[in-house]
Amino acid sequence: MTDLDRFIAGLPKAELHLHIEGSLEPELMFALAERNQVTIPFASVDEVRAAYSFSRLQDFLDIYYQGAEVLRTERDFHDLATAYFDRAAADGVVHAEIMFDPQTHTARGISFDTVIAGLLSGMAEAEARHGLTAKLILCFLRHLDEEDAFATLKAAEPWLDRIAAVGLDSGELGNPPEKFARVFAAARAQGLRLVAHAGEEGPPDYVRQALDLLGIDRLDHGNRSLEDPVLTARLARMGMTLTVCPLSNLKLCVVESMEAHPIDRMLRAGLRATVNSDDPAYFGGYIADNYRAAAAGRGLDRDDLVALARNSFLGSFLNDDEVAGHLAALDAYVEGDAA
Ligand SMILES: Nc1ncnc2[nH]cnc12
Ligand SMILES: [Zn+2]
Repeated sequence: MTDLDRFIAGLPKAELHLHIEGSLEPELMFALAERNQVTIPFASVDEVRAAYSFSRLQDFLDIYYQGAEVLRTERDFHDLATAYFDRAAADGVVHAEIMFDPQTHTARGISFDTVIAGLLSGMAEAEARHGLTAKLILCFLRHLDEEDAFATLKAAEPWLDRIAAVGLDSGELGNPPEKFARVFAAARAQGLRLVAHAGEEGPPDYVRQALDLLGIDRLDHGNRSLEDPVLTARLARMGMTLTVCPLSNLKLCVVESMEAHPIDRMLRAGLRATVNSDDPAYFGGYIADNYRAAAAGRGLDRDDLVALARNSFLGSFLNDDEVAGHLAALDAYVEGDAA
């Protein structure tokens, strides 16, 4: 392990873009398939990993929704969550805002309550075990219609005090943010914060729609915003947080190589960029791997890495006192490391 690797692993950070279903490692997939007597179309863990080769977002989504079929019981969601939190804590994550896709499960007859109860008990265990705090982001699947999203928001009603935000994920092209303007307004009226995937594969106009028609508080990915200098300047001016996912971008061919990743261009443009893992079981790395890959590919220095970690707290949905506490701990870590 190099000095920089060690520095990255110990750097206190928040993870703001993580799909819990995307943290399902092949080993756990097999264990849950066996526990629940579900057949999966793979003979071995190696065969599963070999199938993880994607040339665009939809290739990944097809296999990701298939993988989620092994998740059946509250205990499954609990085990999925604790496996992620254990791994994240080892990477210096002290706070995580995790997304879940209820429609992937309710469409298979698994109740919303089963899913969220398992995730919440996993979150409680992570806090007890690691002191790692977490919040939940309920994502609507954008390939489905707005009516289905409204039904999901309705199912969430008894749990609204345990949900920080709603988000928008799944296939972006052909499913613009405008399709979900009313359900986002309803979520806002119920006191939820708003995030959306935009500008991952979709054009800058989808990012503009996410700002103007959804009123998002945070932008997931946002890479293609850089194609539009006026939009880039607007995002910088408004202090919008971008939850960028370097290894995801590489695996889904959003960038040609890590050497071509725009993470440093984002920072230089004044954007509040953060680094996250998206779907770590599918994209070959957890959050520290993403920091390391971005640092190696783009020659990021310690100041850049600290800026990214700082942005992760500033862009979180923690309150001001909590953010200040995390920033003080981050400063202490950097000073201690320099000493
Ligand atoms: N990177 C991604 N983009 C859109 N939807 C997703 N669901 C899980 N990961 C996703
Ligand atoms: Zn994502």
